[in-house]
Amino acid sequence: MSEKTLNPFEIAQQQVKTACDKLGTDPAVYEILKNPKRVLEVSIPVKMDDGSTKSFIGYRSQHNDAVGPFKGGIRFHHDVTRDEVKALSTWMTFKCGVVGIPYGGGKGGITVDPSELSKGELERLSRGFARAIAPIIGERIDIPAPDVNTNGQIMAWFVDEYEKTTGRFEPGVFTGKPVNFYGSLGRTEATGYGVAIMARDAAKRIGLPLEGATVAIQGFGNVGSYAAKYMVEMGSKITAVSDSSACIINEAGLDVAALVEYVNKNKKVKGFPGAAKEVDRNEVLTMDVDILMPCALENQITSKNVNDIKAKIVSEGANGPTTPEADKVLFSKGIIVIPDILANAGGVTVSYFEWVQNLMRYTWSFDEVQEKQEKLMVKAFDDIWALKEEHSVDMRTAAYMMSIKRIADAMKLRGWY
Ligand SMILES: NC(=O)C1=CN([C@@H]2O[C@H](COP(=O)(O)OP(=O)(O)OC[C@H]3O[C@@H](n4cnc5c(N)ncnc54)[C@H](OP(=O)(O)O)[C@@H]3O)[C@@H](O)[C@H]2O)C=CC1
Ligand SMILES: O=C(O)CCC(=O)C(=O)O
Repeated sequence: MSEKTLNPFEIAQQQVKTACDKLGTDPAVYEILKNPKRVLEVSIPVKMDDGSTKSFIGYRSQHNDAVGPFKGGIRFHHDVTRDEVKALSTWMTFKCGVVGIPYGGGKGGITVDPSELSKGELERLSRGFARAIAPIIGERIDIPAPDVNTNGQIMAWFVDEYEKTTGRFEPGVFTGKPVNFYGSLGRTEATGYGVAIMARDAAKRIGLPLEGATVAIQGFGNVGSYAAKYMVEMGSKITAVSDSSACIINEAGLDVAALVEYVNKNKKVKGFPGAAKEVDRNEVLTMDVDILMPCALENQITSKNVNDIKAKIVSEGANGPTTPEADKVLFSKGIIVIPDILANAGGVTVSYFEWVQNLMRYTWSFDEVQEKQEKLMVKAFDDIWALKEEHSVDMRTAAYMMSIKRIADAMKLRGWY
């Protein structure tokens, strides 16, 4: 595949194929895993505030459910495509396999720029999407969650609309809900926390002290902002942060709490008074830092900029931020890439805990949740590190190898091949 297309679904297929070949799996395994089991495309008509009706296209892709119900977020973004959602659902299957939670992969999205909608329009769109996908989801079938530009409020609307549509009380059908509406303590922080602790463990392996280590973060939404918070708690300095407006820099370390407050109010990092300098948003990736955390979108580290990456560790908060061509270069330069399916698995891990709490009608404390998350992720990190050493492969290939084995075993036992 040429990097020219940068089609995330072709990239996901290539990653799965590489690991299947390395493991020497039965050809049936790749044959089953190369495509999602089902993709639903829906058109959602929404009454706009000006009285007109506009319809939006949405998708839910269900990749594989050999291990358990489909699981994965819903993205609201103007660049959402069918292939992007298919790729994201594929990555979810392997992510759940990496941390060993009893789910398969799913993902959804709507092609929309939510910043152009009023609150009422956003609610009507969210409810319309929940009605449209209701026939194929369920607490024990497919459990969506938040992703880019979706949040706890949207999950609450989804649950309410789903319950009205089906006539069933079923709060566990979505995760990432507000804590006072069947959500779990620790879910909001979970993905960023995981990205940070995976960077911590990689730093330990290569003898990089976290105290004073410099960090650049692309994307300052849910994942990027919590990754920043936890890196600061571990003694590191966040010297560069970007979003779609700009990249802000302060070599002495940005004040993360003040930046969070600023972004909550102004919706962007541009203009943050605590920055010493502002540059083009893409420069964040090539900063001279110890640790780089891409926490925005796919296809950010490519053959075009990979030779300029200076970080020693890349902890992938985003899904699919590195292309396979760039991966090869990073590996040859000895840069440790903690792959998305491990680094950002904290989100789905705590979604799993939320779902378990919903099914039990019981709640755990914040510390209990974080402790359980850390235990699962650290074990996955250690197992993948050992596999990477044994097979002399990068961490991504090792993570896929470990995960594919689990999924292939379940498919075999089910008699799918
Ligand atoms: N939320 C979760 O639990 C999980 C999320 N992920 C992945 O993490 C990534 C981020 O998700 P999340 O934090 O939830 O999403 P949010 O919507 O909360 O934040 C996305 C951030 O990315 C920024 N961004 C968008 N485009 C660019 C760009 N071209 N350059 C720099 N920054 C950009 C946005 O800036 P702006 O607002 O200016 O557009 C925003 O700061 C996604 O890849 C998602 O799939 C993975 C696992 C779980
Ligand atoms: O919390 C979840 O279920 C899924 C989160 C997600 O979409 C992801 O990990 O990419």
